[in-house]
Amino acid sequence: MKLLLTNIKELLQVRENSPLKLSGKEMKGLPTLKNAWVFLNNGKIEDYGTMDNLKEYEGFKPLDCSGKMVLPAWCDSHSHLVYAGNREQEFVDRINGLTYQEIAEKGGGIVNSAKKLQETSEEELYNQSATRLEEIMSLGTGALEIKSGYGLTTEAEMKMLRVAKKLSEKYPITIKTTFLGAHAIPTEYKENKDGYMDLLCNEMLPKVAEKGLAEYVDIFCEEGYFSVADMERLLEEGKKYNLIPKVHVNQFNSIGGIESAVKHKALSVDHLEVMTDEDIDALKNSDTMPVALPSCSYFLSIPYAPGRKMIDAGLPLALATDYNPGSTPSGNMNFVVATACIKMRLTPEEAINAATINGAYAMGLSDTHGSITKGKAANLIITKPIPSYGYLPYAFGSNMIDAVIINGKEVK
Ligand SMILES: N=CN[C@@H](CCC(=O)O)C(=O)O
Ligand SMILES: [Zn+2]
Repeated sequence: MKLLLTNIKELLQVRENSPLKLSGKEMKGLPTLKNAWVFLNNGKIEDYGTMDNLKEYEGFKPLDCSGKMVLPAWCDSHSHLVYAGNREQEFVDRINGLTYQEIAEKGGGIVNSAKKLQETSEEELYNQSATRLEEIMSLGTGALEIKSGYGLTTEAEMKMLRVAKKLSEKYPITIKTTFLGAHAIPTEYKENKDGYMDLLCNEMLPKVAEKGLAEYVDIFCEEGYFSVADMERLLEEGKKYNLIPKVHVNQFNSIGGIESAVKHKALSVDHLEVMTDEDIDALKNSDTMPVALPSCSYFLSIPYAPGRKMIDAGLPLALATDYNPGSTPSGNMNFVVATACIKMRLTPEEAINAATINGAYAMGLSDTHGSITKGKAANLIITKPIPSYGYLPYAFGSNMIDAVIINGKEVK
């Protein structure tokens, strides 16, 4: 399939030689071409330029983009999109005064979702997840990470990962999978966390790895969940199976998880709502991408990751949704980008960089995704006619997306 997009008002994130990630001041730059065209062939970006240098092609479908912006599809590097049912009762409980932690202590939260998921057939889980995936693709997401972590038994964790794999086979979107068996301590192990750690290390990890169901390993390193020592044990064990760490840290407390994750060469550290100066220092000069999840802060009314401070300290930053039934029942990257500008004081350029090339880095995809670069995946968002790209986060409640192309296929 060949597509030729012409008369593009502004083509965003154009990088002849794409960097793997952008840090600090680099994030302020968003290279663009005005009055541009892009030619897509066989699922890839073949070429692009300005209209005064339009090349001659044959056998393509033309798409006139007059007045419209074109940018790389969003790269959402942190999601829990495969889950069963919802948790709207806990949403109401929080409105009535309970905290997220109090709900978890009463048997709600992650273990509540795990119970639902264990009782749901693989087919039904696939159908529910596919509906969510179709929605987020139409909202411009072209690459996605999906975690397990609502199974909490070997079989249910593997069921989640099989569903994620099947989604990646059935849909054009690129999906990366992460094993998050260490998401919460299951009720039957409440008094025996070490027993659950043994199960994770001795049974779950080897089976997930044997079936090739995950590339990354994650753990919720937080008071009341898993300690830094637990994390170190799991990551060491994961290393034996070439599982790369991407971890949940510093959501409610700073307990040393970042420093340890960096030592273990984590690809990303995610959440970061509570950051000390030492945490920021630990990330400097590392290859670990800090990932902020502003929709989670919005939904739980907790602090936002100090994105402004991190970028000003010279760090890179990625933005992701955290799409899940408990803390973020939304997979809308447009809202994430807008909220990062509004609440974290990122400029539109920084937010777009964080949600494209840096998001791609946080799932090991920045050589193929996240920028308009020859040879990269033909993953594009075509906006409605808008005055400037800053209008995207400015018009935060409106859907400004006209069309979405993923791996060369028009999905909206
Ligand atoms: N914080 C840990 N895990 C998820 C939420 C899980 C849930 O509440 O179901 C998150 O990233 O926000
Ligand atoms: Zn998460």
